[in-house]
Amino acid sequence: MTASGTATARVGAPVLRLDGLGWRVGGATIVEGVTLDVREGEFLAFIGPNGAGKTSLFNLISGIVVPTAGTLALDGADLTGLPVHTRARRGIGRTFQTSSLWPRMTVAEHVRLAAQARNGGSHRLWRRASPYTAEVDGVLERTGLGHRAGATAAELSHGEKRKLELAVLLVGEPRLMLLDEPMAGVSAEEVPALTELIRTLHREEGRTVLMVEHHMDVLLGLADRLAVMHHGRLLALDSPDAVTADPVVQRAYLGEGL
Ligand SMILES: Nc1ncnc2c1ncn2[C@@H]1O[C@H](COP(=O)(O)OP(=O)(O)OP(=O)(O)O)[C@@H](O)[C@H]1O
Repeated sequence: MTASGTATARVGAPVLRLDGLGWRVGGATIVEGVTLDVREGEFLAFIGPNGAGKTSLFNLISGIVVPTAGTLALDGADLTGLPVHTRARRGIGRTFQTSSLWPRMTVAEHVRLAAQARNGGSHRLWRRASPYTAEVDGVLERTGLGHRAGATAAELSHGEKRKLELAVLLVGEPRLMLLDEPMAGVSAEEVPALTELIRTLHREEGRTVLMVEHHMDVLLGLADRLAVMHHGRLLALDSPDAVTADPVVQRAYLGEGL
């Protein structure tokens, strides 16, 4: 058991602290006793077999579901009972396994709407000149979507859709980025560019990232630490090398391949 592991070269102040976090629903225990700290600028990846509770843990962190046990805090301030929108305002940004885009809206419009909404402005899209034009251009540049500004979401490839979801997230300048299986549905040819974008956001912009991902080859060289979930519990939390060599983790994955 290495759940108390502290290995990482990239340590800063704790941003997020989970303490005994649990979630029971309909008599079933989905998440149980998860305790961990996420450090400023850290990249923490969650792996584990299907149904291990990874998305449920993200739901608990982002506020989609309320924990039935334990607490969580962002920058030392308790978040446990706060709703999704308050957590988002405090800096918890999230993408989902399935796409959350509007098919007929353009790439630039998605980002502009996010900027308007962040500033408490109208959720109706302004067609005339917008004070957000420079910001929209900047975010699209950072995410490699500048040349697709006028394309509708329906016209994008899966990889471009994922990039747009990241662009929308970046508008809020989140303290913490929760990425739930960003490679899901993305073609093999597009995985390297998307991986590189996430790496840049982490390494060059210093963003704190939590990511659920099934593909170990994507995570190796990206994650500072791996958290292994199994039956709703944290089975191991350590450097990628230590986790992949851990016999307890290997046994949990028997038959599934790590
Ligand atoms: N609202 C709910 N009510 C009852 N059971 C739920 C609910 N949400 C999730 N579960 C169950 O909790 C377990 C964990 O699901 P979760 O989606 O968190 O796992 P996961 O590790 O993200 O899986 P995957 O890798 O397949 O996405 C599953 O058995 C799922 O069926």
